[in-house]
Amino acid sequence: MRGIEEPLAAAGGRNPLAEGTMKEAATEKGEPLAGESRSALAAEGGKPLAAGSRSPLAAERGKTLAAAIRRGQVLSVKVPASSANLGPGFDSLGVALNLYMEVHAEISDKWEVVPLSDSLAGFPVDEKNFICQIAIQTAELYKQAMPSLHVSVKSDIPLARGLGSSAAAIVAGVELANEFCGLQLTRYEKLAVATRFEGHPDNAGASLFGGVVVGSQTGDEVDLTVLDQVQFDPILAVPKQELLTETSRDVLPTVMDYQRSVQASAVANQLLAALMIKNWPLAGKMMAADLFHQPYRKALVPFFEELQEKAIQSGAFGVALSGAGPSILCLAQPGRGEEVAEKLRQRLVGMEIFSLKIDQDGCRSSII
Ligand SMILES: Nc1ncnc2c1ncn2[C@@H]1O[C@H](COP(=O)(O)OP(=O)(O)O)[C@@H](O)[C@H]1O
Ligand SMILES: N[C@@H](CCOP(=O)(O)O)C(=O)O
Repeated sequence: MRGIEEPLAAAGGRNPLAEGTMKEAATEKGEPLAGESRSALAAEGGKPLAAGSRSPLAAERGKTLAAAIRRGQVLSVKVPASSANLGPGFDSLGVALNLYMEVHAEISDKWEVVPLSDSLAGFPVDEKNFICQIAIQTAELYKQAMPSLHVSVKSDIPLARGLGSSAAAIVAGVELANEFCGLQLTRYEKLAVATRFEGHPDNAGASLFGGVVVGSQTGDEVDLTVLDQVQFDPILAVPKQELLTETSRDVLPTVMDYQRSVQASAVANQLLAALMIKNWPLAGKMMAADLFHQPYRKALVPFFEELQEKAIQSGAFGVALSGAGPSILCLAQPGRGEEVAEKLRQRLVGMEIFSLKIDQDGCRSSII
């Protein structure tokens, strides 16, 4: 997570204001962004494409909220957790998981946050709360005033464990601003804003769109592809101790040798290709061959190699740090996740093992 006090302009991502007024942003709704094929979109009639970028039209289908939410109406926002990187896809690959953060919010005379999960008990209960700050700053970005809200939050997502809790909170905050200020942002616009706060599009992309995603930032642009054809069963080994993403990014090098970068990129490409053609052994090999971050972060996660061995013995085809760690993501062939998780539970002590599914829908909101 990027510090929220940092100016947004300093971060990467597509600048929503640079593109024009709020009105223009709203009329752009449903338009493919740079890098996506308009002709493919037309040919598919707005359906999600089998391979390649998901059409914004399809992504937005089902949205029922028209304008800003009124006093007395309660907005419900449900955001999935995510696991980033999948090994070599550093700051780019992500997968949405069926663990959720749920926010209910309505207009109130003052900001008030009610934590409904024990893990959230220590956070500010007023507008200083991270989710509220994101909502306020998103509204400011679009030159709108965010109304004060009564917000209740519950979450199954372990905090600071590499499961994208900060990205889920950011996505929820952006959604609050979108709905209570009537911003009418497309999912791609929400991604650009969320990426500015988070600093990388992998977790936010997965939380917003669901599925397995490939995100990239090129200058001001944030592009995202949802890979519907990539399927696997994710198993997460979650230790008791926290590791802040910021701490885990501090151990990474600031520059990387050219040859090593070429190799690191090839490994990431090969992982995606292997996942797409279901070559599980090759996918597992590439997850372990990451050069971007795991070699530097292993020292922060001393149980990583032992767990890697036990997960493979238990039937997983691949193992990687989940996001910045310390949780470990183990991948099993579709349908084999529960069996692998059960074997891992017998072999490991002191860690919680979650047998999960890929969340295919991403963030959803409705008036309840
Ligand atoms: N629901 C939430 N409410 C307030 N702050 C949150 C919430 N979820 C996450 N955060 C903030 O994000 C931090 C964890 O972010 P980070 O270090 O990026 O780890 P991760 O995203 O892997 O869980 C928490 O310590 C907290 O400051
Ligand atoms: N690409 C980022 C992902 C951080 O994910 P998180 O779940 O640990 O916040 C990184 O590897 O730093």
